[in-house]
Amino acid sequence: MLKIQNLTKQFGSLVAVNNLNLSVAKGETVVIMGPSGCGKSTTIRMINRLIEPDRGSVFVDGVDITGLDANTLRNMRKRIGYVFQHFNLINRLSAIENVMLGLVMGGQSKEAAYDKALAALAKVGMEQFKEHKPGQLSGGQQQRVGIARALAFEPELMLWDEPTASLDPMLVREVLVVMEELAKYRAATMLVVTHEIAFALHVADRIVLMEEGGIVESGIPSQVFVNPVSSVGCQYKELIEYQLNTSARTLAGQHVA
Ligand SMILES: Nc1ncnc2c1ncn2[C@@H]1O[C@H](COP(=O)(O)OP(=O)(O)OP(=O)(O)O)[C@@H](O)[C@H]1O
Repeated sequence: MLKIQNLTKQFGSLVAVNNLNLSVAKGETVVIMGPSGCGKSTTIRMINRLIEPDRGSVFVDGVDITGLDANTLRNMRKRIGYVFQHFNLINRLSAIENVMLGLVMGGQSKEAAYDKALAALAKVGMEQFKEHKPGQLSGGQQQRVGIARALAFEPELMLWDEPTASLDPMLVREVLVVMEELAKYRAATMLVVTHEIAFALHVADRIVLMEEGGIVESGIPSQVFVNPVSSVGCQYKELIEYQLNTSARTLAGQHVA
């Protein structure tokens, strides 16, 4: 479904992404993790050319999107859903109007767009809030509208760029539950950048660890987090062990020094 070859991006003298290669099979959920600044967002943004790569190719279903003209790219982007960290909803529009907007701009009738938008809002449990403006919704609800906006196009590939990073911790779960459902039913091929370790452990088919613009490790969660081979993988393993130990000690009623 997705094949990235030798993808490279430099900002001035900083090489943000360096000769990156990655393949994602149809229906697979791949989670990209790594320390802040290692190039995760730059990678995911190059996949639909929100950032233009300096070098390399991005094949979506065999078509190299780096070579496409603006019109063909626009059509290809309809097959790629993108969920941002910041929801980017339009405040003066209702939830359903936000979801409909891209469909109508893409040439669909208002009636068809309304039906698709309503179905997409239902998938994320937000149909009863369809007339609410973003300002009347919690962050988690706004992000679910953002997910519905991507789902309305029935994308074959969904890119998630830290979708829970702007959310209050209490609201993260509701978004992760929606993502987990989508992954479970293999509704789309999913490439997810996130710092949510529990989600990665539980939902990812494969975890890709990045450091300094490159992939340092890739494998199923139990392999990467239990028997890591990279220093980044070892750091995640230690973090998971620390969290488990701290939780266990706290539950056992011991004071955590
Ligand atoms: N437009 C830009 N101009 C200059 N430098 C940039 C730009 N975008 C990203 N960078 C730099 O490129 C590197 C990779 O950034 P990127 O956002 O891809 O990292 P990340 O792994 O997603 O980090 P985080 O987890 O903190 O979001 C960082 O050093 C960042 O400062």
